[in-house]
Amino acid sequence: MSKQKRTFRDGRGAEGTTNFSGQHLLVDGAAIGRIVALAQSRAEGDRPILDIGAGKGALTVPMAERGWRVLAVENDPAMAEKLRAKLGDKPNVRIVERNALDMRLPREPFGVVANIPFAITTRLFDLLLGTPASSFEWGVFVVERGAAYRFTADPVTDPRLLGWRMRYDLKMTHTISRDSFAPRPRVDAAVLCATRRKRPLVPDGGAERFLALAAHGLREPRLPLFEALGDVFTAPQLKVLCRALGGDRNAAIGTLDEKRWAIVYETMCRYADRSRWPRRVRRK
Ligand SMILES: C[S@@+](CC[C@H](N)C(=O)[O-])C[C@H]1O[C@@H](n2cnc3c(N)ncnc32)[C@H](O)[C@@H]1O
Repeated sequence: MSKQKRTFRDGRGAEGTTNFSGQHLLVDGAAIGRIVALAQSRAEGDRPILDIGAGKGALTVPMAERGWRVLAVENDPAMAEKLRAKLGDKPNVRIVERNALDMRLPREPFGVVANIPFAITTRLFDLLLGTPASSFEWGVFVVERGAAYRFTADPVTDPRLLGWRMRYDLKMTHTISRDSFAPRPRVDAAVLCATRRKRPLVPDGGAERFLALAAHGLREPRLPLFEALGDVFTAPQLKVLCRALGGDRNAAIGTLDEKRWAIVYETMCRYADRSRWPRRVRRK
């Protein structure tokens, strides 16, 4: 079997061969410094910080040197071995050799600083930001630039994204050129910061119900409000809702921001008959 084929099948993505598991390592000291500085202002006391997809430790090492409690998650045994060798026996770092999507997240509040494999971005965000029970507090993420734009776009018309943003504030701080990585990815990257809102715009207990409402309402984002939600609210209830939203009933539902969606949700819980609440969406 050729080296390339072997790499593809065993998932190692070793240097110099096909890179299918997103092993684009950060090699630009200035870019790394800027990410760690963003984390510095968020790191609190002894709270754990996860480096998801730690690779050879471009981010884990400087964080470890600052004395932060780091959980370095890496599913490639070869990478994890290199990281172990580099770190020696630093008591403030634990290397977790496993798939980040299957791992048990800390119960205590935690942060994430990570240059994540682009291929798992959405699933990882869903795990961290989309799970109501998650103790995830803040994150500084290197993601594909396109994903950073999508995740921070206003207004938001993707129900899953909207669900994350009801609980977390998402901001893109800067872009990173593809030249800052080795091997070079096909696209540029960006840094996205996530911060848990002091108060979620929808209570955690209502997250699934909200997701069902958002998925239903946004099935066609160009629909006027009264039409998109016409089967959830009665005509008089829609009047109350439109007044609360301070807008016109013909406005496209896709133009609502997070605060207005919170009003839609509250109004549904308060006035709409339960039999008309959209059914919960099954999680993938
Ligand atoms: C983009 S690289 C970042 C490496 C390092 N943090 C850096 O910035 O140089 C992503 C890393 O995540 C690892 N990885 C890919 N999928 C993973 C998964 N599901 N769970 C944990 N690690 C994963 C890859 O092996 C790779 O080392």
